[in-house]
Amino acid sequence: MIVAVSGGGDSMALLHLARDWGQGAGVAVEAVTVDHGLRPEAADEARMVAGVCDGLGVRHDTLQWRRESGGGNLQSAARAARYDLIAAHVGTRPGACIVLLGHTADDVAETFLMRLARGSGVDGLARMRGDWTDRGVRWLRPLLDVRREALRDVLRERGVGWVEDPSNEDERFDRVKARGALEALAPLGLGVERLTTTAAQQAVAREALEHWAAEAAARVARVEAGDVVFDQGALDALPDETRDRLLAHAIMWVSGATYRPRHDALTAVQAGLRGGGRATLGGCLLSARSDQLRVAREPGAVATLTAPLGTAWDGRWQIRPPEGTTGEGLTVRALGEAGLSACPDWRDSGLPRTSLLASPAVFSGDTLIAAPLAGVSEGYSAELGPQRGDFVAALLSR
Ligand SMILES: Nc1ncnc2c1ncn2[C@@H]1O[C@H](COP(=O)(O)OP(=O)(O)OP(=O)(O)O)[C@@H](O)[C@H]1O
Repeated sequence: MIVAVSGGGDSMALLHLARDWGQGAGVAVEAVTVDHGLRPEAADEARMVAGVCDGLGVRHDTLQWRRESGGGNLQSAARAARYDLIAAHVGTRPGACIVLLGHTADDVAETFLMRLARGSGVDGLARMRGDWTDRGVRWLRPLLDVRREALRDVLRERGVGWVEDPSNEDERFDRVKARGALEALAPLGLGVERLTTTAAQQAVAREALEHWAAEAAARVARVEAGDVVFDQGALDALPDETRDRLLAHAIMWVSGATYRPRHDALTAVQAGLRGGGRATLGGCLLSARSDQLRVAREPGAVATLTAPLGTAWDGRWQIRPPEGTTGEGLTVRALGEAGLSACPDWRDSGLPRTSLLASPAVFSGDTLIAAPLAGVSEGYSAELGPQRGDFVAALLSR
């Protein structure tokens, strides 16, 4: 069992509590800190955690993050990298498969208020998960019912210090504003306990909605060459919530996006597609006919994606070369217009032209070698890898 320790009060307390529990239960407890290299003090903080672990007789590792690209949101890139680094580290530690995170009841309540301010529905208001599996690791948040201050008390009693993140006082951050708002709402009886109860109820509601959506998906959707194809009549007959959930899930499942498309964008696209036509959303091309709605990868979104044969293309396609060959030096790209013109029998596939344009194909330089979905297989096969999981099963967040 490995505790993810940032050096803040929550995870430092978790470290001590887990160590005590591990000693009693005979379970080896280790700790890990990610140094994101974003603040000059980060290295010192990691050393501080290492020193505390040393005193406790707990093995500690510091993992270094090197940012590869400069684009996007820095905080979410750092967070995703933290989960990646920790998961990869767990893989190197014999016997370890569980990571503990120090999120508290205060985090749940603050997140609830922040999401409320953004107009979130059931999913966004639901309490964060306490136990889930991702990247081959089981992640646990055992402190979701514990108050931050109670954890500080544990540390004070033991005479242990912790790092106070300076951003915790910075009013520009929504989390700090939410903390202030919670204090102001206390006279109304709207405190951390009440909000965590409501958030827990939303999590139960979300689970039920996911369950019914998965059941509906098995009836109204099928996967065809990586596209999700809905029976339009059956989709329209579903309650709005289930229909939107299925459509949003299809878009995320096909594109690999981690964020759900915005509700108003989803509504606008559906209104625009009534009666037929095409629209793009979230890296997907949605095409409607009277009897079906197809969610496919948008050709433009994958036009410049390249992967060496043998690695996943577009985060989900696995291309296998013919028996006895390695396919070395070959690359996988989207078939595209030029590639498709070299596939005379593509119509026999029964797939729309646009889906084939975005389908994986094997190239040697600019020469098309194989387009398994467009009728030029040459012994190559294209299969969906395990990355996204089964379309229906992936609807369930647990
Ligand atoms: N640099 C780090 N190294 C190791 N663990 C960390 C680090 N930062 C955060 N954690 C772990 O994540 C928990 C939550 O930290 P924090 O609230 O700062 O993260 P977040 O990014 O807001 O949350 P989330 O993990 O939900 O994205 C901490 O209690 C700790 O267990």
